[in-house]
Amino acid sequence: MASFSATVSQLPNISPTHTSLCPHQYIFHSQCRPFFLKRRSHSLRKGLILPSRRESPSITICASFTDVSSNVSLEEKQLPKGETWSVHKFGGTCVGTSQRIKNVADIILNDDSERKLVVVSAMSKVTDMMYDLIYKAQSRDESYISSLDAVLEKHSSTAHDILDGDNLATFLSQLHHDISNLKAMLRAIYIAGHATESFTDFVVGHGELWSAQMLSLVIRKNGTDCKWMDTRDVLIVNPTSSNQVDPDYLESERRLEKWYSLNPCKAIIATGFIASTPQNIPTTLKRDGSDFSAAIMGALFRARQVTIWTDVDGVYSADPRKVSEAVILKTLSYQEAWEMSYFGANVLHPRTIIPVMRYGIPIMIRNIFNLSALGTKICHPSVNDHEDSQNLQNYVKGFATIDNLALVNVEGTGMAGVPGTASAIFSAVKDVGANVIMISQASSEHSVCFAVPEKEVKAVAEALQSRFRQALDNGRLSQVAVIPNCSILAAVGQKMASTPGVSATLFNALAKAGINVRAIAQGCSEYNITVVLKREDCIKALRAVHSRFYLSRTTIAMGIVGPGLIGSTLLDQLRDQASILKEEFNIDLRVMGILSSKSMLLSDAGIDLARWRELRKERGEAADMERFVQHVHGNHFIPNTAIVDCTADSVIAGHYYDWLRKGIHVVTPNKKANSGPLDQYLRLRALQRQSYTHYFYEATVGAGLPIVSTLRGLLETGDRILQIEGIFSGTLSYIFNNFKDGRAFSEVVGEAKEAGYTEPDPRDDLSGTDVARKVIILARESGLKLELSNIPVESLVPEPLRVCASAQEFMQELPKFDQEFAKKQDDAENAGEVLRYVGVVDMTNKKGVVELRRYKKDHPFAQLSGSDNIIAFTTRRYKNQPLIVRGPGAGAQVTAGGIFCDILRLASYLGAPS
Ligand SMILES: NC(=O)C1=CN([C@@H]2O[C@H](COP(=O)(O)OP(=O)(O)OC[C@H]3O[C@@H](n4cnc5c(N)ncnc54)[C@H](OP(=O)(O)O)[C@@H]3O)[C@@H](O)[C@H]2O)C=CC1
Ligand SMILES: N[C@@H](CC=O)C(=O)O
Ligand code: NA
Repeated sequence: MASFSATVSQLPNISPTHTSLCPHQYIFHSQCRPFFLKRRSHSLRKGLILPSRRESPSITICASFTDVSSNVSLEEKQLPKGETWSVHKFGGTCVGTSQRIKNVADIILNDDSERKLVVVSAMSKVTDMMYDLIYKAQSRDESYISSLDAVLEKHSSTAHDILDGDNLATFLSQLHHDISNLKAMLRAIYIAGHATESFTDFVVGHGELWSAQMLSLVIRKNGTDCKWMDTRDVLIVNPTSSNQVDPDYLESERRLEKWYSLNPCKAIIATGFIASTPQNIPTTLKRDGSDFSAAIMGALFRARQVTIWTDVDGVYSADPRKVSEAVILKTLSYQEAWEMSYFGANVLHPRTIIPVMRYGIPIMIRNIFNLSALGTKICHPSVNDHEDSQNLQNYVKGFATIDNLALVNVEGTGMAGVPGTASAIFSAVKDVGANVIMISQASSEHSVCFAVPEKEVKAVAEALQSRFRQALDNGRLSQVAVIPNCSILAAVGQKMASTPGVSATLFNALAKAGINVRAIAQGCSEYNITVVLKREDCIKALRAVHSRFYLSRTTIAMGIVGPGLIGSTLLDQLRDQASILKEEFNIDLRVMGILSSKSMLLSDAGIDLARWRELRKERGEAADMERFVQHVHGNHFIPNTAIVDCTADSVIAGHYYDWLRKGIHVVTPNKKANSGPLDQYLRLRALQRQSYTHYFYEATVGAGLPIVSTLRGLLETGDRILQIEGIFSGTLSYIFNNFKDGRAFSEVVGEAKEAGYTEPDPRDDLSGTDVARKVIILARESGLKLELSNIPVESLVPEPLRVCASAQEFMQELPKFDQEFAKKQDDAENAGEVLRYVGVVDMTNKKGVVELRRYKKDHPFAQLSGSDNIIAFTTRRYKNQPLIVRGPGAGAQVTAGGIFCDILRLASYLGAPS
């Protein structure tokens, strides 16, 4: 290894007199670039190989360990470009400790590309430490000295861990040399009480210089032909007005070729973040500068690929802190990546994409802490992407949000057709230095609305009020309104372009989650659709749209009211099916609360259904309907809420209207709402029809049998119902199917109750009220406007037992009437007939009836067994032979199964795959 040094000049004595006279001049002319470069070009002319400017200018130019091979052929010295190069970039956390630097070295050594260029940041926290040195020195805070010692210690101890022998000695000598120069520079700043921008950039860039040197020494130790590069010698950038820089590719390429001719090698470890101006003044690439360095280097080398190593598995479809089901995207187009970045996704700074996009160089985002994760590839969209273009997620790649925004709405009739209005608005905004994040104007031109960061909106509003004072005073403009507390939600996807239905799906999902959209913007490129929402709705909206586009599960927050026979069977069915629903059907049903008449159990993340009974006992609290609803629905992290009413209570049914109005979906086997007062029923159905909120009640008729859905299907497809006749009561079906062979009526009723067929009070079955309710439900569904009282009902409850105080008392008294029932049964039997309790909806005569009838033993109604219901639909299409639905129409399992079906139907309406 060759090394040399040449003392050029000594650091001049710094005195307050010097600096107070002209500190700025002092810094540049006595210490910095021009002086240094002059010497360098002089040396170059003499054919000396110069070190990079890792060393402090003006003191000692000291070549480091950079090897100068005298036997390198001319061909080798020419910069090979293209596929042979792969570029890697490792951020501060990747090189944050000695072990991590070794891991980085392993990754580089395992990359079998012919040539590699590696861009490294400073060790984590070092850049902040360096800025702190400057801050302290210019604040005349002596502790900059001890802080600088800490910087020295951090690098020195890391070097001791990973280097040894000559490598360690070389690095340490360079480090101490740099530190002593920095000490002198900081002293100058301390005295001047000021640091210029370029001086600051020069100081902070040392973190990258040291990490690049250490890494290159570790790699060289493993026998790889490796050089380190101070990118300030190569990367030339022009500052722009907006605190950004534009690379000068031509000049950088020229310098790169020169650098390579002097440093031919297979692996280059380059400093990230730092560069020079065309005047050779040190500068930085600003925020996320190292990513940008890697992208520019990738472009200069026309590399095969640029890999950005970070601490996440790739680019997520949405912020995983907000959407736990967010997925890693395998690919993103360049345009999608920059749209996602703009809208706050932690992808890459948009400017990082531009250099590589020009040459179609793919960028890989990989996790250094999880090498098994394949990461995200950002590239031109491939032809293969069209293969599975059927899936919605191929149209919308991801969602991003920006919070803390305010909308400004400039409105007035005097704007339409007046050229220059928009220009005047936005020049006023520019004058206060506010950043416009999104603009929307409808073609009526009566208003322009735009989003700005909340912290800038006051100044913007004042500027507009003042700029348009006259127009506001004379009414040409009606208002400059500020809508605070807004967020932006953006859907990003290149293939949304020209694909009908994507925006419809997006807005549909938002509507279903009850989210109000305040403003919309979509450019002609169609790469993103931006909506402005209330900030408090943002996460809920993000989850709703994310799940709608199949990126994650359809999650429904559920509240179960009435954990009685049916409710508890439903909870057990949900428990048993939960994991299959999640894994196979992407549906996540979370029971957030269970409410009975006296107690309730609430959970923030979802009740563990394996233990819901114990948990109710252990953690149950006093029932409070308002708190229950607020808890289940107030969860802004779950976009959809459903309340399942498993009571038979009309008070609970009275809440449906309010729940639906709040955007809470309702599922129920409770017949009270649909068979209650007609005006309330009509009001409820009207609300449900005009909203995006669903109300499902299949289990109210025939339990799990498809009765309501069959009727709807007939009606919606244009059939006309003539008559619906059937045995609608599982209880009464069971009773009359088994009330034979001399058995007592009361005994069979007891069996029906035991089997779970009856209503909580069996008198509701025997009185015919339950059947009458079902008849009313079907009659109303078919379009008849009937009240329950319009249905003549033959009650089977013996007159004296109608006043019994409880169901229990009724059951005790019933045997007294067994004889009476036995007689009716014998009469029918003697006539070769059976007794059947039926309900009829007569559409021709617009009426309904519920009564005990006798049927011949060969009639289909006589063929039933168990709790079978049988319902015959006679319609215009099914006139000669009615459409018959038959099967068990009562019982805990089939009823809970019917409710469960409705819940899944709801999930499918909300976007789950169907
Ligand atoms: N059995 C069947 O085959 C079929 C039943 N259905 C319907 O299913 C529903 C439930 O029936 P089932 O399970 O047998 O009835 P249960 O009596 O077994 O259960 C009713 C539940 O509702 C709760 N409840 C009652 N009032 C309130 C209230 N105001 N607030 C909160 N909770 C309340 C009760 O709580 P608590 O115990 O604390 O009072 C109980 O947990 C009924 O509407 C029924 O018509 C529909 C089709 C078939
Ligand atoms: N008690 C009812 C249950 C279903 O609604 C019946 O017996 O049919
Ligand atoms: Na049903």
